[in-house]
Amino acid sequence: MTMEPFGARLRRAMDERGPLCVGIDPHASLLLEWGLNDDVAGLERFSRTVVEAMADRIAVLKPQSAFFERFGSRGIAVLEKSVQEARAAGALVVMDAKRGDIGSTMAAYAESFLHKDAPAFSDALTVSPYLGYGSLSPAVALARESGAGLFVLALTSNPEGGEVQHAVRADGRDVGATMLAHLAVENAGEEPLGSFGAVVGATLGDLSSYDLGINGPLLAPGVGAQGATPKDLPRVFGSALRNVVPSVSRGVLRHGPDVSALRDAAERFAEEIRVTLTSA
Ligand SMILES: O=C(O)c1cc(=O)[nH]c(=O)n1[C@@H]1O[C@H](COP(=O)(O)O)[C@@H](O)[C@H]1O
Repeated sequence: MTMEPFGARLRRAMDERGPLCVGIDPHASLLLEWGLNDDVAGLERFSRTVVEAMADRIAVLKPQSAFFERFGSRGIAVLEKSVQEARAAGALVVMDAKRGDIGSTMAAYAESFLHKDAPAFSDALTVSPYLGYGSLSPAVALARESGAGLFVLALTSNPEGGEVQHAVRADGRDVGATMLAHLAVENAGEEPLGSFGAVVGATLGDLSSYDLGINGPLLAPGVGAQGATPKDLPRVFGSALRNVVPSVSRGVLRHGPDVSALRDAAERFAEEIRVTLTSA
């Protein structure tokens, strides 16, 4: 049986749970702050605690693959288990692995995370389009087949991103805007929401010169540790606000390891987002 498309599942999760993504980023420094060792056992405890605290109430969890890969195959086993447990508890999982390669290799990356039988099968995957948007087409095809989604790096939250993403093409459009335009084509006609999202940093200030109306979700990292707040979202996203999934990692995780303190921290962000959305 094919799964309902990611965009529809995400819209429902955002309506029911509120639009918030919490990142699972087991930085070495956070493991130590939580009183854990910077080893596989510490990684496992950290990850399990975040899943236990969040997966039954937060719309999206986003494990950052790098922090698991750091520990080799045993770290990847922890990642797989975390993805499976988070999904079983009702969260949508966006695997933050930022994959991007020539098309035939991209197909293998896509199979690692978007094939329904993959151990780390995730509801969506972050991908880099900077080998050309067309290089992502195997991932787009497999995501469609599996009922999964993609988040394509369009306008990233980091200050260095502009060097590539603001570069102006011969047609006068910049590279970031070009990626958004590709996604709008991908999502055309999809209801209630397309499955092919863009990553657009919450840190970027006024983006009114961009057409963010891609009929797909906009994953907005940068809230919390990178300085953006929920109150910034209307100015950054304008009329696309309803499709924004603000994403926080350290801003929530630094409140651990206590499960209720983690939940309270996430709830404060969720509440601030709710207030911002209703007053926008
Ligand atoms: O794709 C991402 O999630 C991402 C894109 C981006 O433009 N900026 C960005 O910070 N991220 C990720 O979002 C998380 C941000 O973490 P915090 O700064 O701790 O909230 C990290 O896992 C980053 O890799």
